[in-house]
Amino acid sequence: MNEMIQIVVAGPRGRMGKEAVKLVQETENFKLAGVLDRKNEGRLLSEVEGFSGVDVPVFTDPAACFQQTKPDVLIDLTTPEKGYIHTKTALEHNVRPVVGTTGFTAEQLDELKDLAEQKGIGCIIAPNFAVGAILMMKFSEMASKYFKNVEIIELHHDQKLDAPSGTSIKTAEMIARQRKEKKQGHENEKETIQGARGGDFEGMRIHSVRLPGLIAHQEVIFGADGQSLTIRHDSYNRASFMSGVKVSVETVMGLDTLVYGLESIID
Ligand SMILES: NC(=O)C1=CN([C@@H]2O[C@H](COP(=O)(O)OP(=O)(O)OC[C@H]3O[C@@H](n4cnc5c(N)ncnc54)[C@H](O)[C@@H]3O)[C@@H](O)[C@H]2O)C=CC1
Ligand SMILES: O=C(O)C1=N[C@H](C(=O)O)C[C@H](O)C1
Repeated sequence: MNEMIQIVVAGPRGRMGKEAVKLVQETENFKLAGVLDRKNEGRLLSEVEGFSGVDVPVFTDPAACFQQTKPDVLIDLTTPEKGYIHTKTALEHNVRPVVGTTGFTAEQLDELKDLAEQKGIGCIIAPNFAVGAILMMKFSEMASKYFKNVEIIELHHDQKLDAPSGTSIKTAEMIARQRKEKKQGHENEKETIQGARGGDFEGMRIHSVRLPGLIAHQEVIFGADGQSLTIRHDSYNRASFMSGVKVSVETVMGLDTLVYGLESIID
């Protein structure tokens, strides 16, 4: 029989956190040890609306949570600011983080990578857990060997805190592995409205759309003389991310370093 993996979910009342609690509850060898919430300290999650029967303690302080519940894995689905603190505190307590939270800076990612290495424990930070989105990034990296002009349009619901999305940054980073820095558009182009050409990543432009009704969508548009290639992925619900969360929890148990992005894991 497989060993039980004890898990803490941070952000259980959020759009993604709710799905993660459900995933843990429904997976045979996963066990919910506790949750990290912004409020409800000292209560049981079952006392919170929408979680009847989920009798695990709620904590607001990550150190206290990890000391008392001694989990194997933290799943973090919170905010850029808190997610970073939770991840760092988890590593300090030898808890393996699986982080979906986006919006960390490059410096924070480097610091967490160093800490994971120093502690010799696994950590997965995945800007996108949906298998289709990972394929979109991989296909984009492949296409960029042949197409050097590319613009990324990411579209999300209007409650999203970070822009551009973690997925679009990761996509641009993967494309940049195959493409020398190149300023796109006319050399004399001028924005008459600031931001019209989007964010600049090594000359690639990233455009962020925020609208109610959307969930998570991205188009990577490559252009060349007389042709274009569009690679698009759509998540229509948050359940689309959960198979990636499950694989990440299982995989992180066998890692001794930080992995950023699931592209190497799904190989
Ligand atoms: N990697 C992936 O595949 C995906 C990542 N995300 C990312 O996951 C994060 C959460 O997204 P959503 O669920 O849509 O946001 P949300 O706003 O619905 O949920 C965030 C939750 O974090 C909680 N929170 C805030 N401060 C906290 C604290 N100090 N301790 C514990 N919980 C705290 C809030 O109460 C809220 O319930 C975002 O960074 C988003 O970009 C979202 C979808 C997919
Ligand atoms: O906030 C979201 O919703 C999402 N965030 C992630 C990102 O920033 O890329 C992943 C997915 O796009 C949904």
